[in-house]
Amino acid sequence: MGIKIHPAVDDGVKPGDANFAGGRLHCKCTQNPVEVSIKSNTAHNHVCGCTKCWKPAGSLFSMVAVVPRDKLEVTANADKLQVVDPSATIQRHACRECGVHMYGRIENRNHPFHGLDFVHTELSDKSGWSAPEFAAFVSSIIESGAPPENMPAVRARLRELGLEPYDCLSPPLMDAIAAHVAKSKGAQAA
Ligand SMILES: N[C@@H](CCC(=O)N[C@@H](CSCO)C(=O)NCC(=O)O)C(=O)O
Ligand SMILES: [Zn+2]
Ligand SMILES: [Zn+2]
Repeated sequence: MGIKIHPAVDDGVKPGDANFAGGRLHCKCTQNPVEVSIKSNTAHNHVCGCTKCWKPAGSLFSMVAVVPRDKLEVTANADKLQVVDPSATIQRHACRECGVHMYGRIENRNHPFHGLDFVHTELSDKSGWSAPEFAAFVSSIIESGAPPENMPAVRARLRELGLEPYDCLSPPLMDAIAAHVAKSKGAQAA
């Protein structure tokens, strides 16, 4: 059997819709699901191999994107949400019954990505959300138990899907983070 990356990409990456304007996400509870409403499309969608992002059962990677935090609202059953790890940079608000992460928020105002919330658009029954563009934190799947000797095959499959593998974020996002750090230190570009 081939390598399963994530159910949303295993049959090929589907293009997003440039005119898509948002939708609702639901957790997996059959009764009283948590609902998050988003009034924009997502950006920087990617598959992520880190141990912290929520992955569907049996999936090697999560799929995660960002939206402006002022475009996201919890519209049902907010009382079921709890922060998974209050010490993490990204405060992931998860349903305490089914465990699904509904959104991740950065409260540190000095963080380069402050103002953006992290979401998993597979929790929506609509199509048109932005498509994943790359694979982040690929080596981190080993921390969740993936055999190191399978990594060449995992990276080959990601490339076949058009998801260039990186062991951190993509170069443009890493550059944006570094530029933010340089600015905050008062460093000048040469
Ligand atoms: N090897 C670690 C890496 C965890 C990590 O740094 N994850 C990134 C990306 S998450 C979305 O792309 C991150 O920014 N984390 C901040 C946070 O989780 O609060 C591991 O696998 O755990
Ligand atoms: Zn739930
Ligand atoms: Zn992650």
